[in-house]
Amino acid sequence: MSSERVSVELCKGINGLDKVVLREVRGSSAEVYLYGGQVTSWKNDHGEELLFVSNKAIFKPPKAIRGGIPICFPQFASHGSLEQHGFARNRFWTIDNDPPPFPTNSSNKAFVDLILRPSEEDMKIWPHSYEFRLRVTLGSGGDLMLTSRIRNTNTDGKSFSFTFAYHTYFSVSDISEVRVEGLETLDYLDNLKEKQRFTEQGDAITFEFEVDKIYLSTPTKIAILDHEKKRTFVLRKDGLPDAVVWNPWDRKAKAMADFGDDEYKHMLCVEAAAVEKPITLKPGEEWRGRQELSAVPSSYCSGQLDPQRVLLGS
Ligand SMILES: O=P(O)(O)OC[C@H]1O[C@H](O)[C@H](O)[C@@H](O)[C@@H]1O
Repeated sequence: MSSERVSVELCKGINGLDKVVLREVRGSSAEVYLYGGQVTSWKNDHGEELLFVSNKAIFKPPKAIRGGIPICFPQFASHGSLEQHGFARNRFWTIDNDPPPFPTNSSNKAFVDLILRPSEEDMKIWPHSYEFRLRVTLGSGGDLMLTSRIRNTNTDGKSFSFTFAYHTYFSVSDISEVRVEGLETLDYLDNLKEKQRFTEQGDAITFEFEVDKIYLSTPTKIAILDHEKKRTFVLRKDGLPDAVVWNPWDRKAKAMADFGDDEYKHMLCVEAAAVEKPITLKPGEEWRGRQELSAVPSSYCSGQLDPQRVLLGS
């Protein structure tokens, strides 16, 4: 699993939990816990952490790890009868040493393949047989790619439906200095207003209070601009039409046992998701959902170089 250019190492993380460390030759890295199949760290080639993980995160089942990139499956949030965000985020995944071939070329990249299959206990709460394969890849420029392949392996002829999200917690310098581009003028469901549907007005999205919105039919590219850090995260996605934006702000932060009171200032969740229209798979069918993250200097895509935006004074 390793070459002279990149490395992939299985080792022990917090509380002795297994984790896989991916390292790219220029120095960027990522960590994936088998618990939850969860990315908990993504560092650039200067060693700077790009994802947020709470100082109070509990690395212990059955609680999901607060931060990184939890996988919400087979249910996003409370959109169904299962526990919040489904169960994939608090199950132990295993390393898949012999995954079916991928169309994308991962040679010279650090990657790991994980797999989740239902246990007998899981079948009692969600009576479906499936194979969930997750590939986490660190690209040569330090980009982080997650590809999920979910296959219906039911032998009783039954289809199943699910909702899904890559619940990414981005690390930001100061939430009041952050804006999100790519979601303007879109429709969204507001989780803070009984999931009612509204249309986003105006320019890029900024943050002054609690936000919990599911943007619908979003573009494949979303940018998160951190002015203070002069850093822009670019999120590219495929197979995931929706995008959830969440910041708990002060009141909800205080109510969460595994989240510091002031930590809401330093994180923002932007989540590539399929929520409004659940994915349905017949036996033998497979779904793919992909998310690619990169972190670039802000001037690169902040919009400042876009003459239209300069004219509008934004
Ligand atoms: O506390 P958790 O179960 O991890 O959920 C954290 C958050 O996840 C999503 O972003 C939802 O839209 C929020 O409503 C929820 O509060």
